[in-house]
Amino acid sequence: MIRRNAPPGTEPELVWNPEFLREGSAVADCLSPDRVVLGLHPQDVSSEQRLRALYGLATRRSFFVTDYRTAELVKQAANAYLALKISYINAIAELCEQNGADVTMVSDALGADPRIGRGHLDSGIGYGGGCLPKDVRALISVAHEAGAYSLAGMLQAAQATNSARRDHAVARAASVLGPTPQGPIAVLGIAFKADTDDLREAPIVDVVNQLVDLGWEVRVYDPYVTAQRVPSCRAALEPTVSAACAGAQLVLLLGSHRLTGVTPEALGDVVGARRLLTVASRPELDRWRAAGWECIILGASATPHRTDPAVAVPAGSWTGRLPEHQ
Ligand SMILES: NC(=O)c1ccc[n+]([C@@H]2O[C@H](COP(=O)([O-])OP(=O)(O)OC[C@H]3O[C@@H](n4cnc5c(N)ncnc54)[C@H](O)[C@@H]3O)[C@@H](O)[C@H]2O)c1
Ligand SMILES: O=c1ccn([C@@H]2O[C@H](COP(=O)(O)OP(=O)(O)O[C@H]3O[C@H](CO)[C@@H](O)[C@H](O)[C@H]3O)[C@@H](O)[C@H]2O)c(=O)[nH]1
Repeated sequence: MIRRNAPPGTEPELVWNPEFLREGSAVADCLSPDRVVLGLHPQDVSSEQRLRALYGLATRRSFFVTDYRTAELVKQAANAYLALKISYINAIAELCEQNGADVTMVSDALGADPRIGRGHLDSGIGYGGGCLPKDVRALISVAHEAGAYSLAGMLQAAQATNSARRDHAVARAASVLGPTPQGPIAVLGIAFKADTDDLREAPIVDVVNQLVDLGWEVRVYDPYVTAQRVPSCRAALEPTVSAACAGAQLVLLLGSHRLTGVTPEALGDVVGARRLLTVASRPELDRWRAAGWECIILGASATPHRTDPAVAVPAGSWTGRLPEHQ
């Protein structure tokens, strides 16, 4: 297709240059990539020099120059590895919830080992978005076609863990509220992660839909999603946190979304019950507890762990941000 559409007399060269940028930090990731991967045709001698010049990183960054197939596999393997890492910590979170260990402490201590690294070790309700789920599916399919069944099996296990997290969040909410739907549930943040309005394969949307199917009235607020209705979401979106939380019997804060300007104290005055279901990776829960909230945490021990002073959020400056996003 590229050849067909090229201006007459020119011979296009195809270079495979996967991107590793993340939504929410796309510009910084683009301008300062960890590595640049180029998949080239074996006879292509000039593209590498031109791309090195384009990136302006000829000597400062890792350049990996390879064939098309390997370049694409680097991209898929990177996203699949991130999905495996998230699923691994979520599987550990499942164990923590059973035996009383603290998954956040496990993440922090594991992540202090440079061979493991702290990135993508926040337990929660699983990965979503336009990239990780799709690339995991793609690699499973490629692995099956190639007969690489170990890889396919490993990734299928991660998929199963990932969807189980959503079901688990719904089950915990139902166990807190009892079987008969009564007052409304407020859900704060539904985009697939903080600092974006992207709802593609957003895990929290799935949780919302399951709760609606169980008969609960669910009210949603997201600081970035301003539409009143989102086709994939069976609950209406409210324009403010207060509107979503008015009379709520349970507040769900299942991602790392920023709720700047909101305090647990002020929110406590509008809800029907000061009850929060959240993920272990939010550092500011002491603040909620101090404001009289019962905090039910997916994957954490019932006893709150000692807060590291380096990550403690001083009273009055609560932003709902994770340290890595500050
Ligand atoms: N979103 C990210 O952060 C990110 C980061 C790195 C790489 N990528 C990769 O970039 C690619 C695009 O991602 P995105 O997030 O921009 O997705 P997107 O869905 O926002 O954009 C894809 C675009 O391609 C168009 N399109 C789809 N099928 C087409 C077809 N057959 N012919 C012509 N146009 C078609 C769609 O209409 C849409 O405009 C994906 O392969 C993704 O893995 C995305
Ligand atoms: O510790 C973590 C980190 C992330 N997530 C979730 O994982 C998903 C993906 O997060 P992230 O990787 O930050 O988002 P993306 O913007 O989708 O970026 C991924 O997908 C891009 C598109 O392929 C790649 O370029 C990036 O390198 C890769 O990180 C989101 O639902 C997050 O909430 C967790 O549950 N725990």
